[in-house]
Amino acid sequence: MAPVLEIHGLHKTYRGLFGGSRTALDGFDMVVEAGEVHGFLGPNGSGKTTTLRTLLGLIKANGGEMRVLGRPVPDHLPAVIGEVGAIVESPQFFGHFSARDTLSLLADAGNVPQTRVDEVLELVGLRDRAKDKVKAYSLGMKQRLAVASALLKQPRLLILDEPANGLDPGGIREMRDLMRGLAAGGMTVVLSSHILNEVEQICDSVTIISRGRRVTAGSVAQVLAAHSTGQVLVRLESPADLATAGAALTEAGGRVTAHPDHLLVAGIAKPAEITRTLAARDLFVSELSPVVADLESVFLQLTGTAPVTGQHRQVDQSVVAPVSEVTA
Ligand SMILES: Nc1ncnc2c1ncn2[C@@H]1O[C@H](COP(=O)(O)OP(=O)(O)OP(=O)(O)O)[C@@H](O)[C@H]1O
Repeated sequence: MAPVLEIHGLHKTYRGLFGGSRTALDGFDMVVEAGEVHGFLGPNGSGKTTTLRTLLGLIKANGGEMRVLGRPVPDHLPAVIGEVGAIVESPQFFGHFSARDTLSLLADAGNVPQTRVDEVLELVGLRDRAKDKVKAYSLGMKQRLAVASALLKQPRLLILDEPANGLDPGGIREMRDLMRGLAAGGMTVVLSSHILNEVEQICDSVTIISRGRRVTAGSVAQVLAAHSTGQVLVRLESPADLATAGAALTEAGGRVTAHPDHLLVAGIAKPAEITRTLAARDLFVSELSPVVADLESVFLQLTGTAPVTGQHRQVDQSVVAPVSEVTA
């Protein structure tokens, strides 16, 4: 099956009013397969919103190719836009309309049956507040209404810029369940987010962008595996023996980093070899576990945005060159 979304070599330069220019996308690539929840991640100003706005025909690219549901866009956007639901910028609603009035109006405008209004209100958890005026809504409730409006036409592709923005922890979990449920029903979901542990739980695959270029992409498992250090964490029954254990493991070919209550060991392929080496010296292991990379550490490493003590990182100080590709 053809990918639901394909972007190749996308370029976008904003021209300033006074002659300057800023390159927001510098040959950006992205591929999203059908039925996935795909995380679109990048530091502030890296080009996520520019990509999504370009895709939806809101701004014009300077170069590159894009396909949505197999059709080249923006040329064929009118043919596919009916199957795409998107919230890219905070949508503005009439404050004195209720959520139901708002959705009802949008349903009429989009030839969507009115029965769908109650379905989406239920889905996003606004059923019991559907008659309240939007101006009395919290940020999270407005966000839910925005998602409801994007779901009205039962899109095949749902694009959400920061869907968890303003949601409370319960709301974030509900949004996660909603996304997973939608994907299980065959919808493809692309979401940009800065909440990386959330992305790790919710997404099948990710693209990370930095300074307008893709720095990695692939399934979450592939991206994490590609950046795992292969280290094993070792704790001993007697922490006083850590120095002796470190020396023994170094002698056995390991690269050992000592910490006050544990060792990190790389370069020894089989964990059983660590146990054997130590047991031969009457040193007994109380914990032996692989050090697994998380999405946050991979993101910070690939985008060069990990905080440095004593420095105030500026928004454009992320990495420039692509660092790695897990999949094309
Ligand atoms: N209308 C515009 N005119 C000039 N420059 C712009 C415009 N919109 C965005 N930019 C610049 O393009 C770059 C990419 O911005 P973009 O909004 O796509 O980033 P982002 O990844 O969505 O950031 P964030 O995570 O902060 O939302 C930034 O340097 C930004 O200043």
